[in-house]
Amino acid sequence: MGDHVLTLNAGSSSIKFALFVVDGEWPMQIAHGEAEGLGASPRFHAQCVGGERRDEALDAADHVGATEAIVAWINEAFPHAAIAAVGHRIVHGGARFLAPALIDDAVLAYLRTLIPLAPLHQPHNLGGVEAAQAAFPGVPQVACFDTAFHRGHTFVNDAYALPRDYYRRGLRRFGFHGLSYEFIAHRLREIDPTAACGRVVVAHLGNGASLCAMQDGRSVATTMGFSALEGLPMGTRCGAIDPGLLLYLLEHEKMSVAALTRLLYSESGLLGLSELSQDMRALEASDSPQAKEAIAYFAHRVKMEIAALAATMNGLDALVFTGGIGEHSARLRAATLDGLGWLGVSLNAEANARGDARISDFTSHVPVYVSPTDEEAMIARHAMEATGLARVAA
Ligand SMILES: Nc1ncnc2c1ncn2[C@@H]1O[C@H](COP(=O)(O)OP(=O)(O)O)[C@@H](O)[C@H]1O
Ligand SMILES: CC(=O)OP(=O)(O)O
Ligand SMILES: [Mg+2]
Repeated sequence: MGDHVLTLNAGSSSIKFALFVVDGEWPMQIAHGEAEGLGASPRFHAQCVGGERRDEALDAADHVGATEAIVAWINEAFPHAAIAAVGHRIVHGGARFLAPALIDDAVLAYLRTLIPLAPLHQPHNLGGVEAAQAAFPGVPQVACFDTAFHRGHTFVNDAYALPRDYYRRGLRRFGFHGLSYEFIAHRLREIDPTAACGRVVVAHLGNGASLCAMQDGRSVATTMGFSALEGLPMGTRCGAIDPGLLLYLLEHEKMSVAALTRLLYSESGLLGLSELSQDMRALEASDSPQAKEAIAYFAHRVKMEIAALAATMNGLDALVFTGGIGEHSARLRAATLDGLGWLGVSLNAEANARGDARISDFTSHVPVYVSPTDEEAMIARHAMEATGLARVAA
């Protein structure tokens, strides 16, 4: 039996991967990389722990070609690695999956029915599964869901105020970024065990962005809903919007469903507001008033939702920033927390500018942390557990 676990995390234009050796409770990462810019100018990056970074143009037209390139690199860099399981980030598990699952034809068929609910992610996630099945015949493939961590919410946090039958049919809030939140829940137990048992808001601010309210390490509410469009504005997604506006566009401007989908998923958010870029680094480097306004808008919405989630839990014991923006943008963190003193949050400007692990000052009732997330480690751990590798290692 092999003792390596490969993880694949496929996004709309990229596939992140990591290779782990089974080693006790948490797997040990020995390499990671990414095929990015798929569909435009594909590039391939990969690095073994402590080794040289490979960075080159990638001759692959799509996600399948990119997965083949990833497998070829692994075979070249680790000719003796025996892959015992492949773990996949699958963004939508629907109402059926409360936990990671071994993938078979029936599971795959169900997950395909969820493609319309996550069109930017789900087709690529499932494409990654098919490519990995072809590359590693007979090796167990494990689906690890973004939605699973949020199952078990109360009715008021799960339902839309539609006739109840819609809820019964599964038209409800699901929430996403669960693998990231689950990792942060584990991490917080090490950073601040007292807060980890309390009421915590975690801000996963990346290209996709959401917040999670956690009590005793479990999700009790989140800003994303039925699809990964709800809640905060994102790189190219609009976030919460008046459904009346959508009806107006469909009915009076005769916008097609395809054009509306493109508008909401790909042309809005930071990109739409700034008329410049979806990338926070580009916005921060720009003097354009629209770029500044897009940043201010994003911070404003994050701040509003932090307060809303704190209200859901009747208070707040800690706040954690993660994701590319949450981890790296001191400016965004400061703008978000500005004025939240009434909630017991007080920022230490120097610690924030340095990007310290704790950025609140000592008078702050609510500690504020910055932590990298690691969806890949969470996927690998789930893959180990689902295939019995974790018990072998223990
Ligand atoms: N140093 C930085 N300062 C500001 N923003 C950053 C920095 N590094 C990364 N980001 C932003 O993080 C976002 C990507 O986050 P990430 O979590 O990597 O995205 P994804 O959802 O694709 O995994 C981009 O908007 C990027 O500009
Ligand atoms: C669900 C989601 O938005 O994921 P990502 O942040 O990877 O786009
Ligand atoms: Mg992400």
